[in-house]
Amino acid sequence: MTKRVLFTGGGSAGHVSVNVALIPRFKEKDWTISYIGSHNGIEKDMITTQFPDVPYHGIASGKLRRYFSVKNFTDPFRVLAGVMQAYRVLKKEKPNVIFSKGGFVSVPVLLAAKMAKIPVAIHESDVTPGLANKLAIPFATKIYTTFKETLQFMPKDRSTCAGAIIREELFTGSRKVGEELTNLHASKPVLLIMGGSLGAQGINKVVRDSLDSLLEHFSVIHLCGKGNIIQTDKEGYVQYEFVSTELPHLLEMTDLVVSRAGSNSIFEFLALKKPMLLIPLSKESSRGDQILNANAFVQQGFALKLEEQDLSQECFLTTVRQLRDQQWTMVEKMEEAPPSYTIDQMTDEIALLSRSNGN
Ligand SMILES: CC(=O)N[C@H]1[C@@H](OP(=O)(O)OP(=O)(O)OC[C@H]2O[C@@H](n3ccc(=O)[nH]c3=O)[C@H](O)[C@@H]2O)O[C@H](CO)[C@@H](O)[C@@H]1O
Repeated sequence: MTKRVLFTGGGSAGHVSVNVALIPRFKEKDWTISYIGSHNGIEKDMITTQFPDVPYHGIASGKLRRYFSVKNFTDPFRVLAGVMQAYRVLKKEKPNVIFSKGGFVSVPVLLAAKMAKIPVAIHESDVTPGLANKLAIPFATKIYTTFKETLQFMPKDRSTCAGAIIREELFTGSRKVGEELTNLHASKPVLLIMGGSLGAQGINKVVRDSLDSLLEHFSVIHLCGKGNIIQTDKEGYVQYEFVSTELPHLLEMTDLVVSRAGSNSIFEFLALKKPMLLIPLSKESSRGDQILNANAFVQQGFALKLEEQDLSQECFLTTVRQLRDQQWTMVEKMEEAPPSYTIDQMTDEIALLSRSNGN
């Protein structure tokens, strides 16, 4: 009988990309795969377009806010509805094991998994666990982390540092295809700007304010987030809202990166040896996880960091210059970085957790 695995996770691409990395390997091994996400989140688009044959089940999910909102009173009911919907999906799909990448949609799924007695593996990408994963920890059979520093926040007997799980297609980029896509054939080095999967207004603004100076030294590829493209005919400047199959090719032609400090992105840049300037999401707009991610990378010599409140045009351009000067020292440090689990290792670990009698 074929084994069955169910994936969950969503809200932003960072909570989906590990699933996207693992699904193809489970397919190769002939597992039956299904997915639970929200009705309208980015995970729905990513999973249904990349894996049209994987059944996608949308459920209700409340957002776990740290601030006051009227929805804080109605969302617990949505979570409850989500638990019941997820339970019904689990009874239908009968997974032997569940893999959760976190995000608020995963909370009802994990509660339902506990009720249905299905083993669950969760993966935490950031230095400190997100709220959804914090709630999920008591229900997890096994917890995997990207950073080894994260283990201090996790139950010792059930947690392992696996490192970042990176989708294999990112290593298959072609500079030639990248040049054809972007129409950038100049001899200048390429600077890729990535504002996280949802874009970043602060980064978009400073990049555009600094564009003339940047274009003297670089060709610029700007992943600016949905609805953020501006009208311009500046030569050497290419904008995308969000890229999918193009990303490996754009990365292959990239020399340096300016980015938010979302965990998946920065580990992808590390794996591809792209020195980076990180501008983490500030403590005002998040729990500060990206600041910790960025600090860990600066400490290891993989990145420079600029905090959002210091993001003046002058400071930005000076730090980009420093990045260019330190490029090769950073690449050397990156070559010494400890390896992460391969996709095969992670897949085998999840398979080992699976119970034999899905019901
Ligand atoms: C605002 C917010 O909540 N950010 C969090 C979110 O970030 P976010 O969703 O931005 O997550 P990451 O930076 O971790 O991952 C983004 C993923 O999207 C991909 N990508 C990005 C742009 C693009 O055009 N195409 C594309 O495929 C990247 O290659 C990467 O795999 O999850 C991360 C991992 O838990 C956290 O560290 C971040 O703090």
